[in-house]
Amino acid sequence: MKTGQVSTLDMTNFRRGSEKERLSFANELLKCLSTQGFVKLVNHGVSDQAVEKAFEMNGAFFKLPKSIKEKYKHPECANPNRGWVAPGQEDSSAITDFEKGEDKDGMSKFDVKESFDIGAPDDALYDNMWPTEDEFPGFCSYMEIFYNMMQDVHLDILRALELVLDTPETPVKLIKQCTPNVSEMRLNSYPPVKIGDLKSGRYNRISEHTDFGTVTLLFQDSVGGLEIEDQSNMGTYFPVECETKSTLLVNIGDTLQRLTNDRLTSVSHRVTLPISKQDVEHGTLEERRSVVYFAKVSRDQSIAPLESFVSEEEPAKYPEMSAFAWNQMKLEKIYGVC
Ligand SMILES: O=C(O)CCC(=O)C(=O)O
Ligand SMILES: [Fe+2]
Repeated sequence: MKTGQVSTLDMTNFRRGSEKERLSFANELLKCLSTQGFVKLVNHGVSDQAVEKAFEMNGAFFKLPKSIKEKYKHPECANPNRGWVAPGQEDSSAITDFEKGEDKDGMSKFDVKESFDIGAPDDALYDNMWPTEDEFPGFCSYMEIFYNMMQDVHLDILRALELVLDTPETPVKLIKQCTPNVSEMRLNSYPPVKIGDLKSGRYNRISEHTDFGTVTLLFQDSVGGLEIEDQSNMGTYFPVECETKSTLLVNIGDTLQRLTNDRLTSVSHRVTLPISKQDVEHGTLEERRSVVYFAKVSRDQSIAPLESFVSEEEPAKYPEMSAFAWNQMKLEKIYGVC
């Protein structure tokens, strides 16, 4: 397997720097995202303690008795995309290469993963499904705070992108398109799994897929197994590990690919056997956790390519479509239609 690299950028200069420093960060960010589709950020504004607490909440939620988790179960179809997703309930292999026009019906893999999906605290369409305070004290209040911290990072990333993508004639109004906020946050827990099962090809922690939104912000623990598609050698994947739990991994989602008419492209990724275990035949792989923020454009906004990315030489590659319709299409592939 080829081992590629994802660059790390320090956000201090964007958050506190001069105009010149902000511009320099924004240019670097655009360069990394255009070439690799992924970048690691440090000093992004979410403290180590805040991230640690989100991981603690993740651990405690999935340890709740099944009878409690069942009360807040994600429906067996796309909407509302909220609550506890049981192992195997989501079929991420159904969207492998979906954005490249491929349809994988009938080739499902079992995702050895459980998740908990959370929407905006003030979302007008769907309510969150929080366990009661008796069942899990402090969970709802902390996760709402954490959700807002993640949105602040999302907005900073959009501010940086606007700074380098805007022209006076054709401003890129990404932040406006993301208001009101309908981003979704997800706690992922990958239970211990037999190494042989992962090697058999019938099971995965999460199959190859691209995310649907603008960007995805991801914190992962140190177990490993996350791999991304090498943009200079498509079809091959390389592992991405983070130096610390609070290093933030950012990747482009389908929506930004569409809005920028492929100036930025969403990159396929998966979670599988960590590279350190590739030569091991037997035994069990330890559990793994991640905390993910899927930043999204508001539901009624168009995700057709923006004016500034369309020209005679570069005609629009994607049709008119609302952010809601795109999101819905992918969710229905994963969960089924109600
Ligand atoms: O757990 C991870 O590291 C990746 C999760 C992921 O790709 C997703 O939930 O979309
Ligand atoms: Fe993903």
